[in-house]
Order: sequence, then C-alpha cells, then structure tokens
Amino acid sequence: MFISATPDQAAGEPGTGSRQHAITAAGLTKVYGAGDTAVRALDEVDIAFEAGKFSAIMGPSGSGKSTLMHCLAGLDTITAGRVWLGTTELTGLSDHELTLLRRDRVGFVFQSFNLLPALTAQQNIELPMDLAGRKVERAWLDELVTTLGVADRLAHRPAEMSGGQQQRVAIARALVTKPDVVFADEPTGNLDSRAGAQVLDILRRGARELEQTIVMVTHDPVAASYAQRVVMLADGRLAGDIDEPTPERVVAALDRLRGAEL
Ligand SMILES: Nc1ncnc2c1ncn2[C@@H]1O[C@H](COP(=O)(O)OP(=O)(O)OP(=O)(O)O)[C@@H](O)[C@H]1O
Repeated sequence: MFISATPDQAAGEPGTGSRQHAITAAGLTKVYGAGDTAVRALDEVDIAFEAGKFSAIMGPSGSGKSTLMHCLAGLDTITAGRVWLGTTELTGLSDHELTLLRRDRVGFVFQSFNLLPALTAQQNIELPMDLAGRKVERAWLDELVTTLGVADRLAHRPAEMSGGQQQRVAIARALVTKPDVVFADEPTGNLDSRAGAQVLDILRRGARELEQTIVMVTHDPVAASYAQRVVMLADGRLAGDIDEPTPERVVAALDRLRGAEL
C-alpha cells in the first residue's frame, strides 16, 4: 500500500492517530481566502471520534460544522494541523491517495440522498463496490437491506420511493463497503419527522449493532439526541462536548452559545 500509517498508539490521545479512534484531528485549522477577506473557519481544533460510536456535530450557522466534516473526510485541504483516519494520516496524501482512501474507508450520506435516478435501489447500493472493482458480499447486502427495511424496494428507482426510503437506500450504499467511518450531512433535513426518526434510529443501530463509526452534522437538537455524543462548535472552535445527550441539554447548550455570540 502506498498510504502511510503512523505507528499504532495504544493511548489514543488526540493528536496521535490510533485504532481506538476512527478519526483524530490535531491543531486542525482551515482558512478560506487570504488577506482582508480571509475567514478562519476552523481554529486549532483538537478532537478524536471513538471507533464504533455515533457522534453529532452541532453549532450556530457558520460555526464550521461542514468545514470540519469536509476536512475530516479528506474532501477539503487543511491550512494547518494534522488529521488521521484510524492510524492513516490524511495530511500529505496526494489527491489520488485521498480518492482511494475515501472510496475504500469512508461512507457519505447527504441531505439530498444523492442516488442516481436511472439506477434501481440495488444498483445504487452496489455502485461503490462496482466502482472499486470489489465483489458485493451477498450476506452483508441482505443484512443491510433487511435492517434498513428496503429489502422489498430493491427493484425500484429513486423516483418510485419515498424520501425516507431513498435515504435508507443511501445509508445502505454508505455501509455496503464496511467503511471505517460514515459521515452524514443533515441526513434528516429533507424528511418528515417520522421518516427522520427511522433514519436516525438506523444510524444509531449502525453504531450499536454494526460497530460503525458515524459522524453526523445536524441543526436539529432532537436528531442530535440520537447520537451518543454531541460536539459543539462556535466560531471554528470546540465549544462543548455532551455525552449521552438529551434534546433539552442540547438546546440549553445551543442557547448558551447563541447568548455568548450576541
Ligand atoms: N468556500 C468557502 N469560501 C470562503 N468562506 C467559506 C467557504 N466555505 C465556508 N466558508 C466560511 O467558513 C465559515 C464556516 O462555514 P461552514 O459552512 O463550515 O459552517 P456551518 O457551521 O456548516 O454553517 P451552516 O450551519 O450555516 O451550514 C463561515 O464563515 C463560512 O462563510
């Protein structure tokens, strides 16, 4: 393999990269633009996401949530600091190496589902495996579509499915490669509350039952409360960390942040 890896660090402190942590960032800084118009979207963020855990990222609009997710996923370059996926350091990888790493080890779920309209649900789910030239594990696919409740929709095209069904197909597509981590960007943003609750329950079970590491950006305190941990951002810096969040605790933390901004 041409992707370099740091030695495994048993302690797994942020800033080292470890097997315990699916993602680690140290001193992560992202500046957009230059000179007078420069925006410091992330300012020396140190954070680690434990493997097998469902975490949410929250914060006021413009606090850096999407930027953080994109930098952790290797979708955007960083200005300073270091980022690891497990023990693999992303910083310094070439575009080609990053593309392969994302394809093989990262899954994405988007607000807009991003399914290909001409393909059936099954073809959409299998697409990442096809692109990687890998054979689909039939038993895993069956388990996924059964768990996600879309086993009877596999021959349907996206336009023939509800939003909630499309998002569950998108989650199956994200999980089919057994990625180290799944990033979900407002995955319930386009769903009604019932379909949203089903999708969140599935993400939660993905962490609990399939030991999947899931990092979700959301604006919704109820959605965030499905996670096992909520990380708060404000002005590109960490501004809180809630274990076993409830909607009430998340709302209170957001209110404090907004109050501090006024
Ligand atoms: N491509 C870009 N060029 C310049 N500035 C950018 C760019 N992308 C983001 N920013 C700025 O970086 C800061 C963080 O943006 P980001 O989108 O990460 O915030 P967010 O918390 O995800 O916001 P929202 O909740 O509104 O989606 C904002 O000030 C934003 O205007």
